Amino acid sequence: MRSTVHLQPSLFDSVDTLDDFNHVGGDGIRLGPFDGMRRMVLGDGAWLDVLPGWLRGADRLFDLLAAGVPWRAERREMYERMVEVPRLLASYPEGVEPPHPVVGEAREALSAHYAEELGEPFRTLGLCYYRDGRDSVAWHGDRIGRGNREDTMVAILSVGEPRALLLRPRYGGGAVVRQPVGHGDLVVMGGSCQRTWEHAIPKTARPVGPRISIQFRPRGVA
Ligand SMILES: O=C(O)CCC(=O)C(=O)O
Ligand SMILES: [Fe+2]
Repeated sequence: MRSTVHLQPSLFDSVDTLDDFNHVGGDGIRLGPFDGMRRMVLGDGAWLDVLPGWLRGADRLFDLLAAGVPWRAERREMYERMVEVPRLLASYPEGVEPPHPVVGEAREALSAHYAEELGEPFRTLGLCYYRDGRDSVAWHGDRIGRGNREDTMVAILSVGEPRALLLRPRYGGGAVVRQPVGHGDLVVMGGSCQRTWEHAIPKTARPVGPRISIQFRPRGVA
C-alpha cells in the first residue's frame, strides 16, 4: 500500500487552504478564451476537442487542489480480491460547491460554449489525482450512465504535470490517439465517444510529476 502523497511546495508559503484565495481574482488563476480550440474527428460519431493551456495559473491551482481537496483512496474488488484504485478521487455532485471558484467558472464557461451542441449544462465534477507514473486509469468509457446509450460530452481540465490521454475505438482495433494533458489543457470528449471509443491514462515508467484531472459531466453521465 502506498501512503505518500507527493505535494509540490506551494508557490505561496502562506497559502495552504483553498479559502485563502476565495476568488477575487488576485491569485492569477483564470480561464482564457476558447479561441484556438481544435476538433479532432475520431470516427464512429466520436470527436475530441483540444484547447492547450486554457487555464492560466494552472500550476498554482494544482497546489491548492492537492492540498485542499478531501481526497479519498478507494479499494475495489477485482478478480475476487480487493485492490487499491491507482489514483485518488474526489466527487462534487450537483449543488456542492466546487473546490475553487475558477472550477465553477470553468463549468459555466463550458456550459455556455457547448449550450447548443450539448443541449444541457455540465453539472457534476469528478477529480482524479495521479500521484506519479504508477497511478493510472485503465481502458474504459464513461458508460455507467447515459453515455452508454446517448451522445454526450465529458470535459476534462488538467493541472499539474502532463500525462498521456489515450483513446482507441471500442471495437475492431485501429490506431491509438495519444493526447498529452497537463498545465491547464482542456479536452472535451463528445458525440458517441463514451460508447464507441475507450480512453485511458496508462501507467508509465518514466519519471512524471503529479497531475490532477477535473472532469465536468452533464446530469446522469458517469
Ligand atoms: O484523468 C483523466 O483525465 C481521465 C479520467 C477518466 O477517464 C475518468 O475518471 O473517467
Ligand atoms: Fe473516463
